[in-house]
Amino acid sequence: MRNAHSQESLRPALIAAFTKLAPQHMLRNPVMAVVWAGTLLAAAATLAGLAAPGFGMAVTAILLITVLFGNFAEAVAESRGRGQAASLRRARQDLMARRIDAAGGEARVPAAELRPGDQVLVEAGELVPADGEIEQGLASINEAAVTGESAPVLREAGTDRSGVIGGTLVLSDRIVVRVTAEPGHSFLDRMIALVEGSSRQKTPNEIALGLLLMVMTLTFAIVVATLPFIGGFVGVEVNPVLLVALLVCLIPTTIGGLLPANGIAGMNRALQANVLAKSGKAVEVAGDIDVLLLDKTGTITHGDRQATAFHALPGVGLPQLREAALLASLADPTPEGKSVVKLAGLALEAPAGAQFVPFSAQTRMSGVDLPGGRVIRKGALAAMAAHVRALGGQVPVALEQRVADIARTGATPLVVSDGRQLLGVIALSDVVKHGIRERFAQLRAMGIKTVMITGDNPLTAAHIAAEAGVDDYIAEARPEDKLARIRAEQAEGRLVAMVGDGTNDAPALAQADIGLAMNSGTQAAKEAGNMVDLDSDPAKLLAVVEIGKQQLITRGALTTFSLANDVSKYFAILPALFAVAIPQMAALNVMQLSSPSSAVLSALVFNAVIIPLLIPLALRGVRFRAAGATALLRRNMLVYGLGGLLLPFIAIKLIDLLLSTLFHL
Ligand SMILES: Nc1ncnc2c1ncn2[C@@H]1O[C@H](COP(=O)(O)OP(=O)(O)OP(=O)(O)O)[C@@H](O)[C@H]1O
Ligand SMILES: [K+]
Ligand SMILES: [Mg+2]
Repeated sequence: MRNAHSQESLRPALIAAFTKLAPQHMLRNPVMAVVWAGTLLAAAATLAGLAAPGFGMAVTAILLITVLFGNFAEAVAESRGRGQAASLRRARQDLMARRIDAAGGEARVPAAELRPGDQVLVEAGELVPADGEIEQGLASINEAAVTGESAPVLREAGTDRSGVIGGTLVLSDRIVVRVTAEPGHSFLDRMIALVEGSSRQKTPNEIALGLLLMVMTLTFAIVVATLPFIGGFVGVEVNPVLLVALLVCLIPTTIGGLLPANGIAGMNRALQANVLAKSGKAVEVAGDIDVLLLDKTGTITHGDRQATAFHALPGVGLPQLREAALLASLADPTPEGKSVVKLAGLALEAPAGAQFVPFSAQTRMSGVDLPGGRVIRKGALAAMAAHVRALGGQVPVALEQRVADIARTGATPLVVSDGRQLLGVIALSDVVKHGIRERFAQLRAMGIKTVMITGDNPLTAAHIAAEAGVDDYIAEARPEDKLARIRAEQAEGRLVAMVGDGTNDAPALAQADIGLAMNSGTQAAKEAGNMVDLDSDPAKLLAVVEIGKQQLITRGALTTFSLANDVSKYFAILPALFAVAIPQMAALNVMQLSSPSSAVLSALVFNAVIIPLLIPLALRGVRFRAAGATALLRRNMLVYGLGGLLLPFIAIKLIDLLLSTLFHL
């Protein structure tokens, strides 16, 4: 999307600004609804001759423009999303699929007819017809159509990188994909609906602020409504058009007009970072994250663990270890298993009747049962020790030492057994991702604690944790341990993010406040999380946190600014209200505006034009630096609070000068 994203023309947004004047739309935004009602009231009062015609018409026009500006801001934000949605959609139009039928034959069907569970064949040069998971084979795939990134990625059956997206191009080889999404309900379809706003829900933070703005608006409405009575006591008749003008200046129209645009922009910014968020709430929660949990393999490291050496125990021949390791790996589809086969370098077929035992994160072992009762296993030391002891074997001290030596280098030791005899260790090497240390340092600067949680042994974990620079680590963790750790952090009131790609990460991804699944990951992981990173980059969480923080900070800045400049407008307009009847009010006329009508009109003009002027800020967000929340808050209060107080004085004075010279007000 980064590349496909184009600058939309503003015409549709201008038209939408008018269609959004419909009452059912306006009522969703109480602040602007009051301005809209004020417009009609001012028009009626002018027609009824309650105000000077020229002045009344001018006020009415400026109020209408204020409402239109608010609508325009929202429409611009929506049109940006629509542009992105359109480029996503283009990627998945009119695809044909090669569906495999029960008899093993193949039929060409439109992709729209595919159902979950269908198997499709995709070969080099063809587009993947639907979201799914590779069942057989491996392929390099160009995902540029959805991610904007044209470097090919490798996807493979039986790994944590088996997920494929509809609309992406297979560059090499041939894969069988099991379709996982109903037509029109793929993750991207849901995302398109979200960015188009059709299913956008306000975030809790947005709802709370909206409520506050409504209460303020109501309070000011009551205050302004009582003014005629107070005026009555002192013998001043207050013009209804002036009252409407005063009310509109007092209520928080700037933030009221920009809040919807700001809300939509948050989701769109996430999408621009190639992150599909299932809700705007998820994006904002990301801004408050305290703890980040990451798995090790494939997240902190490249995840392509390769067997690099066999270490036979004293009294065991190297060929014996190599043969057992190979037999235990012949049917192991994981990168680890395949690399063992490669390293063994033996031409050996699996004997007839062999029963393969696949690897699971629960057992931390894999292997084979051969006819005649021969049981060969490979796996983590703790699991293998328990396995061998259960068969009546023993765990030699030399093994533990060898395992520790390998682990201390950051490699993963896989222990191999044949029956109840332990033969030796395979060393699996993995590489920590480049630049990940700097990313963790940045997260720390934002006050986020990083915890690596891995199924690997404590020594390997400690080494990788130190190399990657995480704050804490948990080793020998099973999926339920990941879940338990998240629950424990949450019970202490912390907001937890989790990054993962495997099916065994799914429960944790679902439990975490932010579950960021890798797009390359399994469908289960992607379904469980509330965000998917199209680039499959675990460090992307950093960008997500930034977007979330920026979203909250921008909203705060706009609110501060809006409230501050309402105070200033009040001082511009109040003297005008009473100037004629109570000459002493002139003392309040600090701004020395040329006339009461010019003062009112200048304040209203400023009140209106500030909305479109701030649209870029509402959409792009205030500049963000990695710093503690308090420092940022203090800085923003100063810039947007003080700025919000001072700017109107200068701007209104200038507008007043302009109006008085042009129209001799
Ligand atoms: N194919 C395999 N066959 C046998 N044992 C394996 C295999 N793959 C991994 N193991 C062992 O199981 C342990 C746990 O693996 P698992 O994939 O759950 O965790 P991990 O990949 O090390 O950590 P992470 O949770 O960070 O991905 C590994 O540390 C290794 O000792
Ligand atoms: K206002
Ligand atoms: Mg793993």
